[in-house]
Amino acid sequence: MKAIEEYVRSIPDFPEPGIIFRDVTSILQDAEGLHLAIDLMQEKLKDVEFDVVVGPESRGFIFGVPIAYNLHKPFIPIRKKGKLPCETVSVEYELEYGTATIEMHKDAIKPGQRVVIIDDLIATGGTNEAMVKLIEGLGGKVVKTVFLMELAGLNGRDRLEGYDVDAVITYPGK
Ligand SMILES: O=P(O)(O)OC[C@H]1O[C@H](OP(=O)(O)OP(=O)(O)O)[C@H](O)[C@@H]1O
Ligand SMILES: Nc1ncnc2[nH]cnc12
Repeated sequence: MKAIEEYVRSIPDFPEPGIIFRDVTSILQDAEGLHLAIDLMQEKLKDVEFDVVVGPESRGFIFGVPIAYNLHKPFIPIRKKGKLPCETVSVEYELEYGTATIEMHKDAIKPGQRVVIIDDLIATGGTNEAMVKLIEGLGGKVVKTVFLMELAGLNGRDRLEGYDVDAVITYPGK
């Protein structure tokens, strides 16, 4: 059996010079790779009590939905600005260059609900920090975040101090 790391394709200088892009499509296009990724992420939740899974557009959807489905929990999408049709809460956050805005439906999370965040990768941690703001703004409690990959050299965890953050694969650099 191949290790999960072997399914990740790494592309130097994409989308810009100096970035090593950790591609999940090479995992998804292999049936064994897809199973392994979902199983290993789900394993991180085996002792966690929670009510809902939240995942960000778009790669958070890919991994969040099967985990929510397997564990019989609802899935709440966080989307990029302007995509959700009902009343939303939104937060602007910093990208490596410029800013972005993400949104969630206002009625998606009820006060007191225990939330697990699922995403493919943590780089600077900006996306995760923004998601935590949205969830907590609605009264939810973020009990754990599970990533498939962590770029430890970017110190994204520093922005998530006090939160339970876990990753299946840790790359030491950026
Ligand atoms: O830790 P950060 O520095 O915030 O970066 C990590 C985020 O960036 C990527 O998503 P992206 O916004 O590129 O959107 P995509 O999933 O639609 O490609 C990735 O899927 C994470 O959500
Ligand atoms: N190095 C990287 N590879 C894949 N997705 C990313 N999102 C932010 N940084 C990334």
